[in-house]
Amino acid sequence: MAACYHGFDPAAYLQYNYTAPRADFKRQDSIVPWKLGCLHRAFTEGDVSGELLVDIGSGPTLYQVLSGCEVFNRVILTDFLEVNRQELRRWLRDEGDCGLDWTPYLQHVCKLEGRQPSVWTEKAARLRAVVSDILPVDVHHPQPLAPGALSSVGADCLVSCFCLESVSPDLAAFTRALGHIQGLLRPGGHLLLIGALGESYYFGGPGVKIPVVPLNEAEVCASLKETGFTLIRLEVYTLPQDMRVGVDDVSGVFFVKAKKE
Ligand SMILES: Nc1ncnc2c1ncn2[C@@H]1O[C@@H](CSCCNC[C@@H]2Cc3ccc([N+](=O)[O-])cc3CN2)[C@@H](O)[C@H]1O
Repeated sequence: MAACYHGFDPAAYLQYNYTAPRADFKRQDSIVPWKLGCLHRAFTEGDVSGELLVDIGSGPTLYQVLSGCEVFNRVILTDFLEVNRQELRRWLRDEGDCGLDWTPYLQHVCKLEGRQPSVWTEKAARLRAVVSDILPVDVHHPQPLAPGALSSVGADCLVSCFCLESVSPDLAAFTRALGHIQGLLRPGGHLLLIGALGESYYFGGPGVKIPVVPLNEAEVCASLKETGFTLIRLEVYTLPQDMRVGVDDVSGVFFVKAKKE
């Protein structure tokens, strides 16, 4: 699978998935507002707490930690590819020339929090303040992060979006990878997992077709149970026709909130 990612193009990937129509903040049925709503509820309903949030397979995106950065004082971003880690560093160092303008995302999450969208600069500053590391990760390794990256206690919360199914050749590999990241979490810690349903491929750049293991809800729930998670909530988004834009064959998106037993 690693070879599939040689041509991954962060800028193209961001354009494919994180601009309209998939990221249209004026549309109730757009995918990104749905994802941000799921994450906001999950992080703020009172049971998620602690010091350290780790994002597994961040890719070149930041949306997945825009709510969590208000709850945790330390956030670690991770990805397999240096090109993605560079993209994240560029935004976090405010160096400009980023693949995407995250302002609408920051404004939308401020609105979800009952704040004026104009304070998005405060949220940006908060995120830049709490992200302590951007680390390499390999979910196929029993220890996905380098030794010593986390304390022996583990993370208080994990978030992972569209990663595991996109790097696993089959369901067994997906389940093993889920077990590997489960080991990064302290007992009682939470997992917030977003992923694709029914997806067999996606384009990670022009002509860069990457295989994905197609999942259904039952398989996701079975893998969570098999790897020592208790499911708290599963939400599913079914893509309207005009969200199927030719960059993948995804039919739905799942959101899982689960707890390590
Ligand atoms: N061994 C590894 N361990 C960890 N991460 C690894 C490994 N190998 C590659 N990676 C890392 O994993 C990758 C994460 S990006 C994966 C993209 N997933 C599919 C794509 C995403 C997407 C987005 C939005 C919507 N939607 O409907 O709005 C649908 C879809 C469905 N298509 C990439 O960052 C790579 O760098």
